[in-house]
Order: sequence, then C-alpha cells, then structure tokens
Amino acid sequence: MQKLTLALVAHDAKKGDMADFVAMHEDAIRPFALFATGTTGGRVMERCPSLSVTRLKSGPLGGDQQIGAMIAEGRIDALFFFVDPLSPHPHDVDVKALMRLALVYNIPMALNRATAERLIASFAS
Ligand SMILES: O=C(CO)COP(=O)(O)O
Repeated sequence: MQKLTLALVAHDAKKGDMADFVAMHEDAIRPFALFATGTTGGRVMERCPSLSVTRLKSGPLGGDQQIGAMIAEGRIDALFFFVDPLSPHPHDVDVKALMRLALVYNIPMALNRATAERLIASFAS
C-alpha cells in the first residue's frame, strides 16, 4: 500500500515548535512519507536524524509553491503549516496560494500546533 504523505512547513518563529512537534510524535509520523520546505526540513532532520524527509526549496524561493503543486497533483494527504501571524513575509502571496490549494483540494491542514496535535492523533487512530 502507498504511504500517506505529510507536508511540513513552518515560518521562522515557528520552526522550533515544528521540530518539537515532530520529535514528540516521531513514532506516529515515521510511517508517513515526509516532504518539507527547505529550512523547515533541515530543522526537523537535525532534531530527528532517523526520519527521512524530502526537502524541497526554501519557502521564499518556491518551496511553498512546490508543495502547492504536489497538492494539486493529489500527492499530499495532509499539510502541517505552522504560521507566524505576527511577522510580515515577503512571499505572502505564495503562503496564501499554498493555503488556497489545500482548501481547493480539501486536504486536512493544520495551521497551528493545537490543530496539528489533534490531526496527528486522528491519523494514529
Ligand atoms: O517560508 C516558508 C513558509 O512560507 C517556509 O520555508 P522554509 O522552511 O524554507 O523556511
């Protein structure tokens, strides 16, 4: 059976949170195929070296759009995107486009850790 695929993305102020989240749920997350934007993926792999994460480009350089394209192709089953609502982002249009495609294709999307905790628990059950 094909592995389910999770996409991991975090803004700079939330990367620590993302690394903590993945470390805390490492066993639940291990069975999934993992894709991440470049810097987020690097932080996750630093924290959890035994996890295999496919790193795409950094978000501002097109990584958000790469994940959006994967969603449009039906290759992502859930998006974990830890958003920093308190900082401006030069690639805000890409951020919005990624969220929009997750909505268009109706995939589960966790935009903060509280939702991510509930979503990962639902996959485990
Ligand atoms: O910018 C991002 C989300 O919009 C994330 O990209 P990085 O993981 O490369 O920082």
